[in-house]
Amino acid sequence: MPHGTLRAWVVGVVHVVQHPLVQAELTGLRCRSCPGPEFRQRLRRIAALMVPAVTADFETKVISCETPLEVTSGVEMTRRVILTPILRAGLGFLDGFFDLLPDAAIAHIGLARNEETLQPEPYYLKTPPTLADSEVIVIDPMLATGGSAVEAVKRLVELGATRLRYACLVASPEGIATFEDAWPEVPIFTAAIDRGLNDRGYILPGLGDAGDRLFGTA
Ligand SMILES: O=P(O)(O)OC[C@H]1O[C@H](OP(=O)(O)OP(=O)(O)O)[C@H](O)[C@@H]1O
Ligand SMILES: O=c1cc[nH]c(=O)[nH]1
Ligand SMILES: [Mg+2]
Repeated sequence: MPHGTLRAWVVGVVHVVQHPLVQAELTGLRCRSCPGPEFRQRLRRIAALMVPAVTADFETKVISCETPLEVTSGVEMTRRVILTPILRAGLGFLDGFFDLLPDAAIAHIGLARNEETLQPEPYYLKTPPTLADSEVIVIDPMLATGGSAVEAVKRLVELGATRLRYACLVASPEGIATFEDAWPEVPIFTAAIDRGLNDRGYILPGLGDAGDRLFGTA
């Protein structure tokens, strides 16, 4: 899948998945008239379309394979994958990743952004025991101030994760800068880099509150 690589203005690298199918789905999903069921389906399709870019450099090993006719060789993934949705909105990204990575284990991280301080408040954490040996992909549609993403990676690193990447749908320049400042070695994959944040920490033009649109809580 073709995707652009945009050098960020701080330290690391941000991969922007520019595939036309992703961009068209994203446009439909941004619209305020997009109803909940369609929003969820579009988000799921975008997530699946992003998987090849997010996993493009995963290590494989050569294995033997017996077809009905003869023995040949092929490959399998070297490491297990752990998908880590940041609750709640990260759940909207999970099924699309799961569709293409069905053997992945799941780590759940519950973080709710305080509407006044914009700081993430942790409320849940459950991870598989294999964090240290796995490819860990943190998923969340929205990278706004960056606080939630920074906190999620911090928790996972404290628990032993060493191979991490972060995938979102829409990122703000402020969120990218904050994340790269904290975790310069963790690559970011996104479908869009939007203009910036408003005074309530919402991404502009963005898509509104992803959790509320996914789960009908507005
Ligand atoms: O980059 P930040 O400024 O931290 O904001 C981004 C976070 O805000 C949203 O979640 P929210 O806290 O609203 O929780 P929800 O998914 O339950 O709605 C979103 O899904 C991110 O997790
Ligand atoms: O624009 C934003 C910012 C944070 N969380 C969202 O769901 N949307
Ligand atoms: Mg929300």
